[in-house]
Amino acid sequence: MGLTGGIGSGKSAVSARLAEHGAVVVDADKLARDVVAPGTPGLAAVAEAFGPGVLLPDGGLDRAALGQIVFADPAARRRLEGITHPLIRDETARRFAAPVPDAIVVHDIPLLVEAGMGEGYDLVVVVEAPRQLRLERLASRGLPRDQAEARMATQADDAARRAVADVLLDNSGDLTGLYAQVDALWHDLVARRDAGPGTDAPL
Ligand SMILES: CC(C)(COP(=O)(O)OP(=O)(O)OC[C@H]1O[C@@H](n2cnc3c(N)ncnc32)[C@H](O)[C@@H]1O)[C@@H](O)C(=O)NCCC(=O)NCCS
Ligand SMILES: Nc1ncnc2c1ncn2[C@@H]1O[C@H](COP(=O)(O)OP(=O)(O)OP(=O)(O)O)[C@@H](O)[C@H]1O
Repeated sequence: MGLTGGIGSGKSAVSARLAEHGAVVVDADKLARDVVAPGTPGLAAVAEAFGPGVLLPDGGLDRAALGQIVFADPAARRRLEGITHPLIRDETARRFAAPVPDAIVVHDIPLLVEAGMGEGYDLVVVVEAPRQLRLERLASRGLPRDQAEARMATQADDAARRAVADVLLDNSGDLTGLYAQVDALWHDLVARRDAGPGTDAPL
């Protein structure tokens, strides 16, 4: 299953709840961090492309500095994605090559729609919340409004995400309301799995 949504929509909250139920979560944001961890070829390639200004004194990646650059400059963002996306794809394939019997695997991918990956999943789940609420939630997570808006401007809009969605989760209320929808989704995912391959169990 593919899970996506705009920045601050609540993907992490949804995938954490699904993981509590027993889903195997493949988190693209986490993989994106792992491929540029200290000592990796990914970090070396990013430093080569963007210069020493994107490194912290300890040699690790200065994510805030790199974020300021790439979300203000589409060419720089494409250059970064040109380095990280193939590494993320390879790392996903390496870690999740062996299928786990009966596992329900959730691919949490912020850029699923932007990358045209909607066709690659048996089911696409999109989590949505109003823009203003997302900005407020991101601010309380420490991401300034102007930076959150800059990221939103580079991402697909709600209409484009809805166009590929099989299931929409509404995160305009509290977490209890979100979890109730996720729990119902989990129930359906289990039913689909238990119906076996080839059967298109209704959701
Ligand atoms: C620019 C970086 C260093 C900023 O790091 P930071 O810790 O501030 O943000 P983090 O990685 O936690 O991402 C938070 C959110 O930003 C948004 N975002 C991240 N990268 C992108 C991007 N290339 N395009 C649009 N939105 C993005 C997503 O909604 C994501 O969930 C980092 O986002 C990055 O390396 N991005 C390139 C890799 C990538 O495309 N990741 C997205 C998942 S594949
Ligand atoms: N229903 C909710 N009520 C209150 N706060 C929420 C709710 N859903 C999510 N949040 C908070 O809003 C912030 C954004 O949510 P979350 O991190 O799950 O979004 P995300 O889609 O994973 O964002 P990103 O694109 O940055 O990875 C988090 O701090 C989260 O705790």
